[in-house]
Amino acid sequence: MAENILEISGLNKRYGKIQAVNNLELKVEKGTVFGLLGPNGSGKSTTLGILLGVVQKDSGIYKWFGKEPTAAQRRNLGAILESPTFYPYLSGIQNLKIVCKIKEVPEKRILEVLTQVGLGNRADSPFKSYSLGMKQRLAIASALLSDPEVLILDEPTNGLDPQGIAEIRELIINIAEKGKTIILASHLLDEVQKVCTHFAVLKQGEKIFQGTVAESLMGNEGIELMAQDLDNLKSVASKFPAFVDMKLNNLGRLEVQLSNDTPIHEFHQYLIKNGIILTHLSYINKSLEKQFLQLLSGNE
Ligand SMILES: Nc1ncnc2c1ncn2[C@@H]1O[C@H](COP(=O)(O)OP(=O)(O)OP(=O)(O)O)[C@@H](O)[C@H]1O
Repeated sequence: MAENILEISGLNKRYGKIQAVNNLELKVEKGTVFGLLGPNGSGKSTTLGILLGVVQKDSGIYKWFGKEPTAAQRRNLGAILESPTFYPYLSGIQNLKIVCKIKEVPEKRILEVLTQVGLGNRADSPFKSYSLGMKQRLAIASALLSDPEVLILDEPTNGLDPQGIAEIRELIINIAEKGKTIILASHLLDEVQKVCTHFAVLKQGEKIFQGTVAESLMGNEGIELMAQDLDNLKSVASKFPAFVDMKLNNLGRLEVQLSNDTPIHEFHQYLIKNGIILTHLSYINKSLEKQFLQLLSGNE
């Protein structure tokens, strides 16, 4: 059975009238990239703050590595909760030396972590000369200095340009491949879909869904077809017994919906039997976005 790196049970936090975290139950397995997904104000940062011991919970329990939280254990968690502050006139290396002193970790890992985040060749440049993406990568390097088992990131791509976003996402995947567990809060579905293996959806502090990204994307919402004789394809497809609906999409391809659980090969065989030669056939995959919006709207 997979080992749980984090278990949360009945966690609550209230700010005045706002229930920021509402009876939260969550388990995070070792080695996963776990996305905490939810719109602004859904309680992601508060939850991470509690888990890192910087926000006081009202009630409930959480266990890191199967044990009640302790300060020593938190050293095994590398976290970036807010935009990190580094000294602008000091280089990447010099800034990380300061972090090493604060965290009481040896300086020997500095070059290793800078290389890991792709800053090896900019290690001696002043922090102020870094792009936003490089600054965020330095923050990740800083969190990796103590070689923590878990990396916790709150909105890691906020404010970055598309290239910076792609670089950070690739870096997160690389770090996960090296065996670390990553917990990432994001309001971006796209981010969770591209980076995470597992995710939970929060709404007003409450968990309304938890599952794997792969399973959530499984299944299809129809098929996209193209044939040289499109009119004939339309006419034949509409007579298939399990046919439900069809429409032309913006690529000029025919999107066909069949009744649930219809094996696609049966439909394909039927088309061939009726003289249709397809030049294109693909599944229309479920998008996490559609499901996320459905989840959020269905839990008013
Ligand atoms: N220190 C605080 N004092 C009062 N209310 C707070 C405080 N921190 C958070 N809240 C409120 O708690 C709720 C959850 O906020 P939180 O920051 O955890 O959500 P979030 O999902 O991380 O959203 P965002 O991405 O906008 O930070 C919000 O309604 C927020 O206004």
